[in-house]
Amino acid sequence: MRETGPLVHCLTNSVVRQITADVLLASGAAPAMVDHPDEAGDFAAIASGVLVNVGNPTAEQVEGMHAAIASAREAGTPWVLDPVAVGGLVLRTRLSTEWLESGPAAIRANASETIALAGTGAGGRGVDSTEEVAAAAPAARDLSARSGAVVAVTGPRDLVVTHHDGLERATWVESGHPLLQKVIGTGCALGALTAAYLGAARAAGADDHDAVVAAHAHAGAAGTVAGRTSAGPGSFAVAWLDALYTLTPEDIAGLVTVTTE
Ligand SMILES: Nc1ncnc2c1ncn2[C@@H]1O[C@H](COP(=O)(O)OP(=O)(O)OP(=O)(O)O)[C@@H](O)[C@H]1O
Ligand SMILES: Cc1ncsc1CCO
Ligand SMILES: [Mg+2]
Repeated sequence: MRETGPLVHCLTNSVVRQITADVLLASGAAPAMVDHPDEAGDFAAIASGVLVNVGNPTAEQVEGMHAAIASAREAGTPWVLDPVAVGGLVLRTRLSTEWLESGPAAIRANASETIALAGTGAGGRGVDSTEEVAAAAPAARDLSARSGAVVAVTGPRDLVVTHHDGLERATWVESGHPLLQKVIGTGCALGALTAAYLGAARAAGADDHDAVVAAHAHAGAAGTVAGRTSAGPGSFAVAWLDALYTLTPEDIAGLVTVTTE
């Protein structure tokens, strides 16, 4: 990923743009936020990966999302859906459900969002999950089968599921720190990092499922390291960025427990 330096087009919510751009830069990718409907299609066509995060959509941004998705699809560019707070809110639930038909390469969500997007639950509490990751495994399988995407469910342990076209893989990624939930946008930034890893993996002929696992391992390992030195959410956020920047692939492998089912 660092060798490729993928250009990541982010259409994301107003709360997390800064941390998302910082996480991409620290990890070796190049961020660009391009929301305008007259620009988003053109930019998605030249990006290595695209993130569509519905966390706080404006009417204009939604038009940009439609343009970016259509263009990414046409160019064969991997795009990632982050269905923030889907379930409780009608517009984003309808959009995210429709976009399952538009070939997302990955869906990254917490457990409540995953269950709600699959249509088997009501969603979490605002942007936070109220469900266990393991409880979202059937929903993740169903979403992968319906959309063709790799589905990643985050929480204390992350679950990455591919279940389509004769492929069946479920990978657990264990790492991180509870303070990741006390800094806003760690999950949203991970969605962008997932798009970065997918772009790099496609360029190298590597597998999408492995790319999604790698993104979650990188973010989680950096969380583990940051948790050792920080006094609270503020210093944790800074230490997380530093660790995203400094950890080597070997460091990451040593900090994360990956198990397959
Ligand atoms: N208790 C925990 N222990 C370790 N890591 C955790 C814990 N909870 C979440 N994480 C990690 O935090 C990151 C964000 O996951 P989370 O499920 O909180 O996303 P999210 O709810 O979409 O976040 P946000 O919407 O605030 O961006 C992931 O890397 C996940 O593995
Ligand atoms: C707090 C918040 N509100 C809308 S999006 C967002 C960022 C976390 O998903
Ligand atoms: Mg989220």
